[in-house]
Amino acid sequence: MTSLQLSAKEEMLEKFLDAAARGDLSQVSTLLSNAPSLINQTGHSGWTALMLAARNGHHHVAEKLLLLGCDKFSVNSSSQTAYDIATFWGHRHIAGLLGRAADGCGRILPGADLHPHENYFSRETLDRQSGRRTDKVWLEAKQSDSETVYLLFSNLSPMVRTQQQDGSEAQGDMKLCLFRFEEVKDLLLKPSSVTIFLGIEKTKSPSSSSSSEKAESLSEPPVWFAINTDEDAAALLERCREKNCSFPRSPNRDLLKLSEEEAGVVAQARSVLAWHSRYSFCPTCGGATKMEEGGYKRSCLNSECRSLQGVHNTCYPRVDPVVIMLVIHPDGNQCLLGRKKVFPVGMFSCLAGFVEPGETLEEAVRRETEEESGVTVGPVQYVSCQPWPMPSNLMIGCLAVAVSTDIKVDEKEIEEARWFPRQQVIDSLFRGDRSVFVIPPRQTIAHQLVRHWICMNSNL
Ligand SMILES: NC(=O)C1=CN([C@@H]2O[C@H](COP(=O)(O)OP(=O)(O)OC[C@H]3O[C@@H](n4cnc5c(N)ncnc54)[C@H](O)[C@@H]3O)[C@@H](O)[C@H]2O)C=CC1
Ligand SMILES: [Mg+2]
Ligand SMILES: [Mg+2]
Ligand SMILES: [Mg+2]
Ligand SMILES: [Zn+2]
Repeated sequence: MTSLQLSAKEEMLEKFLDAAARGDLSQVSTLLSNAPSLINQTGHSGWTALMLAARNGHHHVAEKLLLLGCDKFSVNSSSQTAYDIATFWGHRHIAGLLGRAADGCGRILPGADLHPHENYFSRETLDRQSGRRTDKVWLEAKQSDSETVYLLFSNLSPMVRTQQQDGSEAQGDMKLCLFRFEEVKDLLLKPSSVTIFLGIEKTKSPSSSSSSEKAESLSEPPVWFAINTDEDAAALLERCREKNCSFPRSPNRDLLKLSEEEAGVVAQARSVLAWHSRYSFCPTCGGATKMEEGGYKRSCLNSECRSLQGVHNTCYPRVDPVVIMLVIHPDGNQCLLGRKKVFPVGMFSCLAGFVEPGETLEEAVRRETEEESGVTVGPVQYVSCQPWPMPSNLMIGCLAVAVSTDIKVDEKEIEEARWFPRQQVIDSLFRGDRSVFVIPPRQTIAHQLVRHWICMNSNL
């Protein structure tokens, strides 16, 4: 492609985005009929036409873009969807349009917020195909298929390559190293390796399908597996043809640099691999176990073991539910955030805690808030959840309303907890002001809960 062609394309994109921002429906429609691929493209700001229409309150443009199948879930560099933007700027009619489920679910679940909140670690790019896990013949054939994709984990860290050499922390700076069967087949045979089936790549919805595309879609998309091995890490890195590869040492920080798609795959793979590394022996009798069902089951080898009678939850990968809550002051204008000693300087986050056996989510929110801050909580509302693969938590995000306001922290866990006025939260969240406090990164559900609260009531 010549630079002239490139600049003509760029010019058309600028025109298209500008038309969406101005609400010029006829120009948006004309440009799209000439170049349908413009629909999901972003300009220098990382904003799509839908985001610009949402920002400026152009309902008719947003409606047209949705009708033509644009992706309403894409996010800008601040992780905002068009829905977030419409909500933040107070364009409720557009937020309503974007939040509406296409199949009329709104009638069946009136009052429910049907806009799916997407958190980091939660994008599903693979179809897990759980039915295939018991098909040993299919799994074995797929393991040696030349199209199959392998992720390589050492000590539960995936091999990644870093794009930037300046130690940048930005999301997308890290990419997973992908391997083929030929490059890892020796590892598959090692008794100490654990190989799990992750799923099949999801096919993109066939909007414009030419006959060649149709033929292509008939063959099955690539299957993904993940291997955890205790082979020497330096030797493993030599297998990769890419430069700047490593196994990140600090998952809590480093795994936040992946793209949304790759983070979703890592959340699944790391949690299951961590379960295998922690549950090598049968929790019921202490006997040896064997892996089954593509890595989604471990069965006891002791034929007398009680875990073989009926269904035992010890045989399946575990998930630990954690409630995480943004507690709102009874005046509606302050929220409760706390800090642990281990947090980076100045950082305050939502309170959180493991759900205990025999406890509802609402009770866990009330108990953990009261234990950690001394504040009593009344109503609790679920917002969204986030898999947190360190090693296998499910963070259940809630808003809660306080009915008492005096703070008395549990010093064993929390160093300090405070009520933060809405304006201070806005300054930290949107203006990057670190003078009062630092909010956790946007990949955390804590950040998203705070953002949700601010956007919920804003009419700026
Ligand atoms: N994604 C996010 O935005 C955030 C994630 N988190 C995660 O939530 C998790 C729980 O939060 P905490 O305040 O630490 O919980 P917490 O307030 O319940 O206290 C943790 C203590 O609970 C006990 N405990 C009970 N059940 C446990 C289990 N299944 N696994 C481990 N320890 C258990 C342990 O003694 C542990 O030290 C942490 O692992 C943290 O990584 C916490 C805050 C923000
Ligand atoms: Mg806690
Ligand atoms: Mg607890
Ligand atoms: Mg606690
Ligand atoms: Zn057993």
